[in-house]
Amino acid sequence: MVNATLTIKICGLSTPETLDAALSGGADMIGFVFHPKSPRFVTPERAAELAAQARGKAEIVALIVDWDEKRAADLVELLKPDRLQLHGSESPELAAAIASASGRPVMKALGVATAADLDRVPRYAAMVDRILLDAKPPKDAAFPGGHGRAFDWTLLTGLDPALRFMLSGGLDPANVAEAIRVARPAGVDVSSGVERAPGVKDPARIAEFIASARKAAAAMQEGLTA
Ligand SMILES: O=C(O)c1ccccc1N[C@@H]1O[C@H](COP(=O)(O)O)[C@@H](O)[C@H]1O
Repeated sequence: MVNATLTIKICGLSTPETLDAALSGGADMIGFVFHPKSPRFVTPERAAELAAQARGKAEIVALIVDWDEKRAADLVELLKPDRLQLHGSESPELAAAIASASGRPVMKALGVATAADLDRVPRYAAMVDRILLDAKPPKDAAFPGGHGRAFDWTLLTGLDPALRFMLSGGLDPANVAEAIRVARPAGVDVSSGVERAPGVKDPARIAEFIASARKAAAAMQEGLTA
């Protein structure tokens, strides 16, 4: 399910129509948000209904914020996601404990604003399956991601190529190609950039985002092999 060249995740889906747009566009991962303050929040029961549409076609990712192992394991029992995305201030040890208790690989999101924010990447990378590098939320934000803010992608150019990180934060159909060219991520993740209003996904923008990202990844691949 996960593309060898570039993994594309569409996050914050909450309707069958927009989930279908992500799946038919060829998304590798689809995300459900379980943070109640987010405009993309879905209940575990609603997510389980939607997940039936995606199972076997794309990885199902459950996005949680500062949950403990027990709560994460309970969600996994109900939803049976393929992966958990931890988007709070979970320590490397808690992230590893959640992976172990839930039996699911963990993608840990880390906020980036300056080069110093990358110092903690190796500690997390040693404990989880994937790292997601995202913009930091605004200071007074009610929820810690999904604000459509980008950060300086050139900060990532010195990262170990073996890290195979995912990139998010303010990506959209118009800038994703440039983000891929500059940061060379193994995957991209988008929420606000494929919406017409907070929490309202736009099927056409989802299709456009996936097509732009695939085209940019193919061009990069061609450049590497030419
Ligand atoms: O999307 C949300 O509402 C959300 C809520 C709480 C934590 C993370 C959230 N989304 C994640 O944030 C990044 C960036 O999103 P955007 O494209 O800038 O809107 C992405 O990884 C989402 O999965």
